[in-house]
Amino acid sequence: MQVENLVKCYKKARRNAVDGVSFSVPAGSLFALLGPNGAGKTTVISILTTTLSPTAGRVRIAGYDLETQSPQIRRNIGIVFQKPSLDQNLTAEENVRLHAALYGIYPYRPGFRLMPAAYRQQVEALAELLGISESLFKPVKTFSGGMKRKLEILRGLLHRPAVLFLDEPTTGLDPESRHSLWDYLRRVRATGRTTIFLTTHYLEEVEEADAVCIMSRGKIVAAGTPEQLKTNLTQASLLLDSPERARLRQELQQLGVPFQEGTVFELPVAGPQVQHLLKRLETPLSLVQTRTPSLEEAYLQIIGQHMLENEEE
Ligand SMILES: Nc1ncnc2c1ncn2[C@@H]1O[C@H](COP(=O)(O)OP(=O)(O)OP(=O)(O)O)[C@@H](O)[C@H]1O
Repeated sequence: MQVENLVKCYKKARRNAVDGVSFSVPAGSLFALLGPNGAGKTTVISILTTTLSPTAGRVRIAGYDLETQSPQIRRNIGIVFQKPSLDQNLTAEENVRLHAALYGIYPYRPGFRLMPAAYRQQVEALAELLGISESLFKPVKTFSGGMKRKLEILRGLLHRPAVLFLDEPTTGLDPESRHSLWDYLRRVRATGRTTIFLTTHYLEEVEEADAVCIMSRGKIVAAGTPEQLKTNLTQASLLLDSPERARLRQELQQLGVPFQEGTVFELPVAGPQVQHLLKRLETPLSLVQTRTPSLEEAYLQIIGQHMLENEEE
């Protein structure tokens, strides 16, 4: 997927909701779009899934051009949006069957057993993959939030899309359901070589993404692997403490090592420098801990900086 200079200006809006966004997503990868409320994530995903037309820019998905080949793109993508769209009174399988018929994937038959073998096999395999086999013939209204989300993902995968779009797929799920949904998404990706494009507010979820783009006010303010974002934008540090704090403070000052003193001493020291420093310190220590910043800290730093710059403008 390639996105070049994407712009969206809503009618009567003062500024562009999406303001010149470019990125590319290699086939089979897990790509996460992050950003605070109103950053433009839903607008981007709506354009990529052909439900909203862009003001400007070029987009290619699964080899097709968005401007001239949107029907082909629609056939090659699966979408799971924030708002659930399942019929509560039907069983899980009936929901899937109706969807399959509606989108012309399989002809409709009034019973699972009457459906083509290919449909039955595919639904059973996907239900297995997503861990909802046992509930396939139960009414959706008896499902938990996590199971409903999995069913929507199953439905979105039925036509074997090249790209699966997930708009905040874990919002409203408890930590356990979120965790299990991620396990299943990983399996989906490994089994079908499906590209997964998702938006989320949960930073800890994207640590394993192949690439992350952070948006703020319609622009991409940082991009890279989670590792790159962390190392480029935040620094690992060393935490120290001592029963003799005054002595430690004095010793660090004498050695010329910068530090911040709070509940513990925090020093911008990492890697081989840690041992080097520890060897030189004579003050007895009660705490020695290295700290690697999380992606969440990197994110908050990036967003905070961007907001500040905008206020200055
Ligand atoms: N239909 C619309 N008409 C006018 N402005 C809109 C419309 N939809 C969104 N916007 C504006 O566009 C900007 C981006 O909104 P968008 O919903 O894409 O952000 P988001 O990153 O998805 O936010 P959230 O995390 O809250 O879902 C916001 O300033 C929003 O107010």
